Amino acid sequence: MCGIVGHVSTSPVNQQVYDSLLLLQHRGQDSTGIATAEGKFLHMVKAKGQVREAYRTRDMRSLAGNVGLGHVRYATSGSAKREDEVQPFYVNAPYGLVLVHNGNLTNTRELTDELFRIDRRHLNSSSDTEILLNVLANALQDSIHGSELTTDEIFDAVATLHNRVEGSYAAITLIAGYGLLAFRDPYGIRPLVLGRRVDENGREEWVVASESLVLDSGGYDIVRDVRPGEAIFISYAGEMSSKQVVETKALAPCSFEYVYLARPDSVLDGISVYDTRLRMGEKLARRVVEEISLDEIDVVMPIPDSARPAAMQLAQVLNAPYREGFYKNRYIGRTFIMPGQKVRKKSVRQKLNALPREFAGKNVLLIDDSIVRGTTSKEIVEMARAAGAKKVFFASAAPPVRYPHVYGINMPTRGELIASGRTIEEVSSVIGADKVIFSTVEDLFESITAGSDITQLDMSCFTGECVTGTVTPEYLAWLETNHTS
Ligand SMILES: O=P(O)(O)OC[C@H]1O[C@H](OP(=O)(O)OP(=O)(O)O)[C@H](O)[C@@H]1O
Ligand SMILES: NC(=O)CC[C@H](N)C(=O)O
Ligand SMILES: [Mg+2]
Repeated sequence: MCGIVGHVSTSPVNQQVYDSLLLLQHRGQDSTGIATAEGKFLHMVKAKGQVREAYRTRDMRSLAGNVGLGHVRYATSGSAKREDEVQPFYVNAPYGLVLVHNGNLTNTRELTDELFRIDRRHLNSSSDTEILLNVLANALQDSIHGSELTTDEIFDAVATLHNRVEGSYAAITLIAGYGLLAFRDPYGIRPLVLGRRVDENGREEWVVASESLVLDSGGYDIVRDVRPGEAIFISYAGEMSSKQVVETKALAPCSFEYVYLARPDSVLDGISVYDTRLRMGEKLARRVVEEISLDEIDVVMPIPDSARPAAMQLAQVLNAPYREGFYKNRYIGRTFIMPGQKVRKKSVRQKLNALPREFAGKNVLLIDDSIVRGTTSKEIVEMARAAGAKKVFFASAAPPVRYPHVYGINMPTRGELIASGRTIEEVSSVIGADKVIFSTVEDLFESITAGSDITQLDMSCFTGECVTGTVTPEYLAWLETNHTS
């Protein structure tokens, strides 16, 4: 996952994009970039690191114009370290295009070959986003017939792109001199929501963003989630048009957004992330009572931050005391999306510290939203014991992550997943807990979809079944040996 946002405003947009990116920081910490359009000119600033450190006053001044987009990156293709893979990507023809992308393409090898051999396009990085932009540029070039670009031609180009590209992509593009284009893959795997507000003169302003909290904060009304296979074009003048450019194959949003990636105050595809996490806690409570006698649990504790809603609800259902035994250093980011295992491991210790008063002589039930590589849980169990805990039980509100995720979460190798090839008892012994309890795939599915029309989710990292149906064992094997980030 990455965070993407696009604004079409009636006033300079630079600060608005910056503010939106700050709100999306939890989706990517590797690098960030902003591009704006001013007439026929595009301005762009990109930097490694987080939003607050990345932009100087002179950068912000250079980002002139009322239309703009931005990105925070969590690398899934190529490498988090490489400067030339920082988004947005730019191509100068047709017209001048910049693009930001959240997701991960799964046919990059074929597209790289075709783009070079057939379309004669040069790719200068290992980023799948550069591929996506070149496929779009090529399609747009082919769809233009007259001297002025029309909305139909733009929509035709997106349809061509959908037919060529496989994997997950929510994307936003600036077309110099024309406007802002947004589209979502035909399975709707990664989120994208459209918002609208009116300025003091009654003129419309638009935003498209990965998460609805951006709309809340900017005072926009939610128009709707961009539909799978739909394209939306907003002109510089603020005229919005949309078209279902290819058939929706399914609406199968990524379940991991609800488990961990998205902020709890966001609503994705009509489903509240916070409510989902409460339901996950409620269902996990039922699993816990099947495994542990309630007399054995002195206290329930969340692993900050993402586990808090689930842990609160679980404690309430069990009628057990809820305490915060780990103090969090607010200046350390999210550890799971940091690049490299060494940094992740060190950061867990820097981020969380145990308060001995809450642990001494107690049997503690620790709750996390998920156990993926086991980096957090292993350190945390050790810290709880060092702080004097008698027994340490560990429950995960998500089922075991046993399979790679190819749609925008950087866990492509099975070997790094603690639950892959291990029984629950083995996981428990690796992380050093007295008992580990996992939620189930059914519980997670019901927690997310309760009360919604959604009937399908991408749950590939829990089940091994990829919704697009194009992910082959050969591709997964290639990914295992070739991923670098
Ligand atoms: O098993 P692991 O590989 O350690 O991954 C899972 C952990 O990583 C995430 O926390 P993170 O610190 O990234 O963010 P948070 O503060 O939002 O919980 C997640 O909430 C789990 O705690
Ligand atoms: N997490 C994402 O959405 C990543 C986008 C893109 N694949 C990149 O690596 O930059
Ligand atoms: Mg966490």
